[in-house]
Amino acid sequence: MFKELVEPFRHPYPKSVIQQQGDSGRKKRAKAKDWSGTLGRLWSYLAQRKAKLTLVLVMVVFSSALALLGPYLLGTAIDNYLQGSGGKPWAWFLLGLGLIYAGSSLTSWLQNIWMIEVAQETVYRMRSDLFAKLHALPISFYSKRQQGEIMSRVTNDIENVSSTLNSSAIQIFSSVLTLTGTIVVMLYLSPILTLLTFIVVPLMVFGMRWITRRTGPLYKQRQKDLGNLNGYIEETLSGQRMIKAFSQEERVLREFRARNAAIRRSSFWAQTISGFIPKLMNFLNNFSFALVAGIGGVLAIYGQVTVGVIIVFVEYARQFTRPLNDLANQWNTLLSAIAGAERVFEVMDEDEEASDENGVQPIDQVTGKVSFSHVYFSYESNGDTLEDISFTAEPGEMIALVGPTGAGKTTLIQLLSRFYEHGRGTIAIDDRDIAAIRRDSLRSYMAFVLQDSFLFQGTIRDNIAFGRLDASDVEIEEAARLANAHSFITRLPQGYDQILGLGGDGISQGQKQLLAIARAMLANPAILVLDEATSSIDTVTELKIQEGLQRLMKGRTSFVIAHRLNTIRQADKILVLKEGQLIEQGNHTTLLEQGGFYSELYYGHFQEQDEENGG
Ligand SMILES: Nc1ncnc2c1ncn2[C@@H]1O[C@H](COP(=O)(O)OP(=O)(O)OP(=O)(O)O)[C@@H](O)[C@H]1O
Repeated sequence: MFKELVEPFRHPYPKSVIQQQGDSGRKKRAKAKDWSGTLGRLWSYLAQRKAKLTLVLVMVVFSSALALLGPYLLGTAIDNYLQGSGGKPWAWFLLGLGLIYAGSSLTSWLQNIWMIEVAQETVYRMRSDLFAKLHALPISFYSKRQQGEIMSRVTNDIENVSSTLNSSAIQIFSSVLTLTGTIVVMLYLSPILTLLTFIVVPLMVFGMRWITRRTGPLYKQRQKDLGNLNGYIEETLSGQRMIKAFSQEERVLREFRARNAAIRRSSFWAQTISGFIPKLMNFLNNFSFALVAGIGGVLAIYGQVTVGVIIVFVEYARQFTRPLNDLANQWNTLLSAIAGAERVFEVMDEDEEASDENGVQPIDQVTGKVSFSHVYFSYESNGDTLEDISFTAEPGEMIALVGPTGAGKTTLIQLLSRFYEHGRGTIAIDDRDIAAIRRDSLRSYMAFVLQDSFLFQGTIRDNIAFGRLDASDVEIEEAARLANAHSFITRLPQGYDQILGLGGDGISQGQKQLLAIARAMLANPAILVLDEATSSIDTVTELKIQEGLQRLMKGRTSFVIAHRLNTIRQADKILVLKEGQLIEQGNHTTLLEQGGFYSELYYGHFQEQDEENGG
């Protein structure tokens, strides 16, 4: 039925957000097929805080330079001491070293807190853009995906980007800088010892590449598995009642275990293989350490280098491999964050609802005339779901849509509200082609009362006010009275301030429908779409609903997906759909006289209802 329809009474989010997104959404962006592309797009977010980022980079340069200076000073001090320069300079060296290490701590602290600010700002923007994008996407996007999987992109994937930006990104930059600086000073002090230190580098690079080539896809797989699991959890939590009702707990648990195991597998391999990196680095590190100490000692005996230089090299050898180690470690985190960012950008690259540009105007006044002229539509490329539909609904008329399941009743309504764009033919409201009317303007003249109208977590008052956000309390109450909802609301302990659980938990099915009617009443639309309830509701509530609906429909053009003969009989026009075609149209009497499909339906199905109702 209408499961996937979101009632588009008004934008529930500030226009500015939608507007912003609309503007940026129009810019053509490259698809994030490759990591460098993804990094480039991440950079476009980071670059919005250029000044802070520059400060961070300056601090990184300082702290890297100070990290280089420390060992150098130590080596010089040792050489001076061995040459017997006396005790006094030691105090100065100690003071100098103290200042250097204190400066190094201060600069890295500053670099950290500023980077956190930049990172948080970046993910704040990404999250906002993604959320706005999610609300600019067409209904078809949601019908193809699990909600939890989409949620996972907004939460997990963005969180991944956030934590990486917080720590890894700067660490990588700092490592590259320290590495370069170390190499330059090492070459300056002793090219031979530098060469010795370098012997392990090809092994490190080769080892790292071998490992990261394997971990990259594994991290990507892990993010995907995580999304799958989240999607499943979300689905099973919201479908709790159905699962219990059909005793499907075992099957759900089995499926969950399978998805959970998939994450365990991908995480296990990703972490096991990447966990090998520090071990390999450590081994190579110690190896280079031994080489420098051993061969350096021999060189010192022959007077080629001083003891101070060996000490500097031993320190640098550590300092040299540490950033390499860090790089290897952070690289994995970075890979996982890029995988996350890629999934976020994937959604951002989805096609939005076709843009409202090119002469599309809002509409001022709507009397409610609706006409379809030779309209065709198909969801996929395999055949038409609706074929050559033509009819006219005059303002204030009640149109009943009837036909077997899958005939296309819901689809027809979805085209009218432009949840989907039709193919050939013209749909017009007040003789204006809806393709030339701005979508939000068009939808503001329509309201929906669905079988399972969505109620948000919040007060009853807010849920009714969703029909018109600027409505006063008096107007809300008035709408509730007309909808026959007032009396049940006032019987609730908190009345209009009663908080409803997610999806309207806490009130009955019938009461939810009364609230949906009140909400539509408040929206005061010219065109109304009703999906008549098929589930049975107690007679008293049913009568209240019918009465509320009668009031709501008065003076508005109403499209009712009708299941009750009473409703169908009252209709000014009945549209009989079968396999996507409008095979008959007219009122109850004329259609019965025709003796076609409608009369078959009537005598085969509806007549029983008629007799039950004493008709
Ligand atoms: N999102 C979708 N993607 C692809 N096909 C769809 C989609 N929604 C509906 N269909 C198909 O389009 C056809 C018409 O569906 P529609 O929901 O309009 O029928 P309906 O008359 O409202 O049925 P019911 O009375 O059961 O709600 C069906 O064959 C259905 O399978």
